[in-house]
Amino acid sequence: MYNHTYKELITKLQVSQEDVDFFANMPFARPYIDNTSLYQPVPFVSRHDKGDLSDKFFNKAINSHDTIPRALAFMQRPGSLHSPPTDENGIDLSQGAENPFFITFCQIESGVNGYIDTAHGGVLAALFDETLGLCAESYRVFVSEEGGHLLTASLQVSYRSPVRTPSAVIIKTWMRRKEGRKWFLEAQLLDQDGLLKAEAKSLYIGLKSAL
Ligand SMILES: CCCCCCCCCCCC(=O)SCCNC(=O)CCNC(=O)[C@H](O)C(C)(C)COP(=O)(O)OP(=O)(O)OC[C@H]1O[C@@H](n2cnc3c(N)ncnc32)[C@H](O)[C@@H]1OP(=O)(O)O
Repeated sequence: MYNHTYKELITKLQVSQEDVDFFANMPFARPYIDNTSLYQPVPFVSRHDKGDLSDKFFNKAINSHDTIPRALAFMQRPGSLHSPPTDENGIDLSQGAENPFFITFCQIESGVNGYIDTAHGGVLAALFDETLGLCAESYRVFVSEEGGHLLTASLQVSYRSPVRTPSAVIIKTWMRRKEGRKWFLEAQLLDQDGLLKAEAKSLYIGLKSAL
């Protein structure tokens, strides 16, 4: 699967200052980059080359000047919300589109087009799968502190409006609920003006044993 754990990677890898500076110039991203923000930048681990054959789609195929040249991820700072309401599995029920646990900004260029000046829906689905997966992994490692690996069992995407290229988008992801090995998450993708472009629901399943 991977030669490293998610915790090792997110601790060791660096957030690109160039990516921070790039999005800091955009009004819709600036509140999250502000030092007083409830969010902290974290490495988008799948964008990094780990010297093996993992994550090639995200760190190579769609990591170029004409595909997705910039991506910047944020996680809620631990303890940023005191005693949030939780369900019987300890899942923070205050999470949602207004309070997402994990956020990603992406600059999307014409190299991912389907129709003219429009991002291909499959690329958006891949972005949802990856960012929802990172949200689940981050929640697993930093909040619920469980071991194991999560795999996508299902992903349902609703496309609400075309995503134009080039453009910058925000993908908000959050935990909805957890039932044993089943992790249910949700996401929204919005443009710089806050218009909803696509939504997703996903199910990740914790493996019984490592691959
Ligand atoms: C280090 C850096 C990392 C950081 C990187 C993190 C980001 C990664 C994001 C990308 C991840 C991917 O794309 S992964 C690649 C795409 N996905 C895959 O290749 C997965 C292929 N599928 C599988 O391997 C398998 O089906 C699994 C592991 C998902 C589930 O198999 P299993 O473990 O045997 O589980 P199983 O007993 O069948 O089912 C357990 C429970 O889940 C339910 N269930 C199973 N599948 C489904 C389903 N599709 N839709 C609804 N429900 C389902 C069952 O009904 C059951 O419910 P109940 O009876 O218990 O109620």
